[in-house]
Amino acid sequence: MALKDIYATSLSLLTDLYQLTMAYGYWKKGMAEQEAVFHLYFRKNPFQGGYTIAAGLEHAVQFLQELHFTDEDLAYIAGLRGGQGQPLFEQAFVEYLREMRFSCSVDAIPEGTAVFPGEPLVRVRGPLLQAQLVETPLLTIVNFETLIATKAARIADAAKGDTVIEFGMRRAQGIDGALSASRAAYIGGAAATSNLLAGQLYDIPVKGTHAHSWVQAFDTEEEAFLAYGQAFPHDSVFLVDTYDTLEGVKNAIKVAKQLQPSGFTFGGIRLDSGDLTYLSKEARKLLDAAGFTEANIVASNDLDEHIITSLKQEGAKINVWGVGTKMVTAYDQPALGGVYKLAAIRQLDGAWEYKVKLSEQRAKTSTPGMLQVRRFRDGVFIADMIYNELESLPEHTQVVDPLDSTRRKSIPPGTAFEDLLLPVFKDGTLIYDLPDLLTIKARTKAQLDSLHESIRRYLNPHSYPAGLEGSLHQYKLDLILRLRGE
Ligand SMILES: Nc1ncnc2c1ncn2[C@@H]1O[C@H](COP(=O)(O)OP(=O)(O)OP(=O)(O)O)[C@@H](O)[C@H]1O
Ligand SMILES: O=P(O)(O)OC[C@H]1O[C@H](OP(=O)(O)OP(=O)(O)O)[C@H](O)[C@@H]1O
Ligand SMILES: O=C(O)c1cccnc1
Repeated sequence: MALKDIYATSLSLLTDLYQLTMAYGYWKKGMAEQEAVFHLYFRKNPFQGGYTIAAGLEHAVQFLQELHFTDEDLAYIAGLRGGQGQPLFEQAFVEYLREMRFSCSVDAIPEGTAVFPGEPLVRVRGPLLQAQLVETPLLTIVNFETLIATKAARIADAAKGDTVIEFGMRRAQGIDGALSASRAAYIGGAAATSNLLAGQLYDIPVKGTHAHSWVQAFDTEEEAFLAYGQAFPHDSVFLVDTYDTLEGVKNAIKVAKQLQPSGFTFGGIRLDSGDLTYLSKEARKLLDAAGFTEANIVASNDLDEHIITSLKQEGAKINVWGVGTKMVTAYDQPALGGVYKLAAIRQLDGAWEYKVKLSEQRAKTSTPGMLQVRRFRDGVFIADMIYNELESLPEHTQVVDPLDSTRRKSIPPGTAFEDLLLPVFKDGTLIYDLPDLLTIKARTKAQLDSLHESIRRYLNPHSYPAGLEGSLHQYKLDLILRLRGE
């Protein structure tokens, strides 16, 4: 199997054992085909931020399309042993799995959409066994890609329109960690990646400079720049900090001037250590004085949104940002806590029974129903309302903060809105036209432009009003009280 096909192959065993033991249990109980609704959502924006950028849907779709158990998978499952060395599963169940094809209906929020705590990013409706089975892989895909897209959006926002290049592969969490991070980073706002395989697979522009080893391999820095400039006469960027940064800038200028008569165009320099504000200001002066006013100053070295913001405030003359480790590993928050919860089950008489998972922590109590998210806008986004599609909406639209029901927002009649979850699979058939990556990237940008800047700031961002539709809030409250016997 080529790595590039990883999501488009059978990954049915890419799940937790307990999904399969529950599947077996449902099958034995005759509940396998009972219709159920699950939601994938997170409870808190990452990075103590005010928003999250949804990503991962394309890989989730590829995964679901290929969901079937191969002969090899089934042989492995049949060989699993439980207590006293007995087969864990009956052969008849293995045969059931052999025939199983994904037949759920899936609705999801498109990649590149700004999303908020409690909102279902993905909704799966279909046979209980299948809808449960896909919990873990859907979370694996959506949690990581959403996390990285969000981190990249924050970093690109800090760069304020400057080019951001993702340099993270060497520090990524393994091979797919690198690949899917490159794609998510591009969605979030990186303009290019250094990762060639991501470039090939996802059609992301690839860019780069050279390493310190290039300079070390020559007797002098000047010879190194000259050789690189001769090999790449257009837009070469020289890494100037191998020995002495400002001497490096002078050597870069000297070589650029030397090569100019042969048609060389100077891309600029890269700074990778030291005080990036001071060095970039000095480098800019030297470059400008030599007439290279268009030469870029690229900076790298453990950058993130906070350092970039600080460098900009200090007046650094950097216009291209190479960001690796902290972007692709989501360094300050290594996981998005997305969860996947059962919200409704259809009874034999056809009626839906709503389900919640209770928790001592209010924030961890799930929301029942078949949920949709309605986003109201008045120029900028003003509120998101999570509502139950299976019930009719009251005339008066109210959004209730699920953590503090005294906080309510009334939406005036006639306010423009859109429903965010779109149909992706209908009874197992893909009906969604997957947008290309550029479209997704543009969506991220447009979404961020529609968020008030108080929601985008890094320190104590304003909390965007994303809550429950009034009658759903009341229903949930009543259900909780009933389950607690109050
Ligand atoms: N003017 C500045 N203001 C704020 N942060 C800066 C400034 N200049 C550099 N930084 C950041 O400070 C950190 C400096 O780290 P460190 O001391 O390890 O770098 P260095 O010693 O200059 O380089 P290296 O160890 O990589 O050779 C980096 O994250 C860098 O991006
Ligand atoms: O700092 P990041 O955001 O991860 O960006 C990628 C880093 O990778 C390269 O150097 P590497 O870290 O391999 O070596 P260095 O620290 O000696 O420069 C490059 O010079 C960047 O510093
Ligand atoms: O091209 C670069 O400059 C580069 C690529 C990967 C990591 N650091 C820098």
